[in-house]
Amino acid sequence: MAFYFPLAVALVLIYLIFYYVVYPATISPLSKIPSGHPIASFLPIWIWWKRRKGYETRTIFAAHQRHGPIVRLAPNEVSVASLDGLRKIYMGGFERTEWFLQFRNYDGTPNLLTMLNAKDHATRRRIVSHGYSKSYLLGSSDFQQLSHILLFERLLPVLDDAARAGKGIDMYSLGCAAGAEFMTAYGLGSAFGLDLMRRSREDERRIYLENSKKKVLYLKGCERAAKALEEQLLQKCREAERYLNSKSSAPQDGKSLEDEKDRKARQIGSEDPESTSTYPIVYAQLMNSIPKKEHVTNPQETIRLAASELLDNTEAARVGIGITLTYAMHELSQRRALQSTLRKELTTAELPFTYPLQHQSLSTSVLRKLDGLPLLDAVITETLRLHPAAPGPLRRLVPKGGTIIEGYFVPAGATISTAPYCMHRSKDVYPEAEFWKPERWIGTADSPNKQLTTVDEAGGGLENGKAEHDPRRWFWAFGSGGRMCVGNHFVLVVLKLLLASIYMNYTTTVIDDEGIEQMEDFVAVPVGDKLILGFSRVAMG
Ligand code: HEM
Repeated sequence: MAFYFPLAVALVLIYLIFYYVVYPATISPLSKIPSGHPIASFLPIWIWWKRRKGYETRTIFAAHQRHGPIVRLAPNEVSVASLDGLRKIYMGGFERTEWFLQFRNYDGTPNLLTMLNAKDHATRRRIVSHGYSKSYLLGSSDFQQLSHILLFERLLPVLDDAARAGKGIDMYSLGCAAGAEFMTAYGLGSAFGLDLMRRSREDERRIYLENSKKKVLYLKGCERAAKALEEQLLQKCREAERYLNSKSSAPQDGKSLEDEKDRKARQIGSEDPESTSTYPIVYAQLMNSIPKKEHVTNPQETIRLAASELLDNTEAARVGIGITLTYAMHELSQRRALQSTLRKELTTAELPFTYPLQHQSLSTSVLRKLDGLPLLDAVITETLRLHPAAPGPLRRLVPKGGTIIEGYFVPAGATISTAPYCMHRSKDVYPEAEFWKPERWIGTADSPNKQLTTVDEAGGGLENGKAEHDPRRWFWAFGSGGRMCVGNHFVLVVLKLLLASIYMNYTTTVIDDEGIEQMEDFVAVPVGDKLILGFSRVAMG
């Protein structure tokens, strides 16, 4: 017996050495791929530690700079930064990894971001994407109406007060509030969306943003904060539900949502503010289609599924629009001449953004014109390139049969990813990549009406560019393929509305930008959680 024990220990040791050292370092197909760190071939602790310390993205980028477009991060994990990688991984339909399950809401209720199964995902994507398509958004009178309310009745009065009083504004918190308000007003109707930007809503804004921050950064009290946000949104869904039920002839399917004449006729003459609400576009779409397409029979379960989807969309809008607006305005605030050029572009196009504005004047043709302005588009594109809201690796699982990328075989079951940060910092594609230079995008579109950020509805924009180093092909702030950001058109049109209405009326300067550098989480918020800007009124000529 005493003889067998050491033998057993020796065998276990040999097995462990083989399994953890010899196999991953010399036999595994991944052993041919350059390692980001010597220990990465044996243990996942190197990248795990960097992740924990908040340096993951920069660490991966540095590894690519040392070793080229494909790098091993851990025994079973690989990072790729090349067009070949994007094509094979993201256009090839590789599934998301379980890492994404952390974004489920309501005790594990799924949403588009967390649906790992391809069939479920495709069904939900078809339900959601129509309302977020560019053509739907630009043509929607509901969107025009709510934009008018949010810009001219909520945001601009606050900026105007600050300009008159010579007080600074925290543009990061106001930008986050704007993102969340636009999203909930669009998704749930203007009467049922969040109300955070207006004068005298500072406390609600602070509480909402504190809860959001705790939830996203897993700070102390994050679970309670997450529950508060869930309950708040569920409540708003119930209000939207009552509104829909009160409209007996409410549209029954996605197409008839566009039939707004009927609805407008029903609203005329009513004194009730809720009856003049814009239509809850996304909520109605989800409630109409989930029972039919996903075979959910319990109405309460349907509301939970709709709420989970809308909560995820709202958080994405809050941080995505908040972060992008913050960095665009931070850069513009340091360039007065560029602000003037942007204002000239807006005035030359005769866009109705001068505050105060007496009548609702946003229309499809105004939105189309706005969408086609080259400098405004370049400012946003360059901000999304240098300061992407989600810069980190978008993890996928290599499917059965494995794949060959950059000449290396990557076996099934390995985790593989590309990070927008790495794509956007390629020096071959973007000279002086670490500098914010919107002019790099001017004149590179195929035609004046084709925006740089335009990606077709199937995420095929990447393939549109011709040259290998065409900057548009490497622009990857929204991902690509069947799982690319479904809200990308929404984000771009809202950012254009916000920047146009701000810079048409004000010049901005930096008052306090301490901690403006981005954190390295899945969403990269400013470290200091603020950006204080000064506003002064532009003299109208
Ligand atoms: C600047 C703002 C935003 C950025 C940079 C951004 C970025 C991204 C990225 C990179 C992905 C792809 C994730 C992956 O491939 O695994 C994604 C997915 C997604 N985004 Fe966004 N996003 C933004 C705003 C929004 C907004 C406002 C919405 C609201 C509709 C939204 C909804 C989604 C959804 C639902 C997905 C999952 C899509 C799917 O699985 O089919 N995002 N986003």
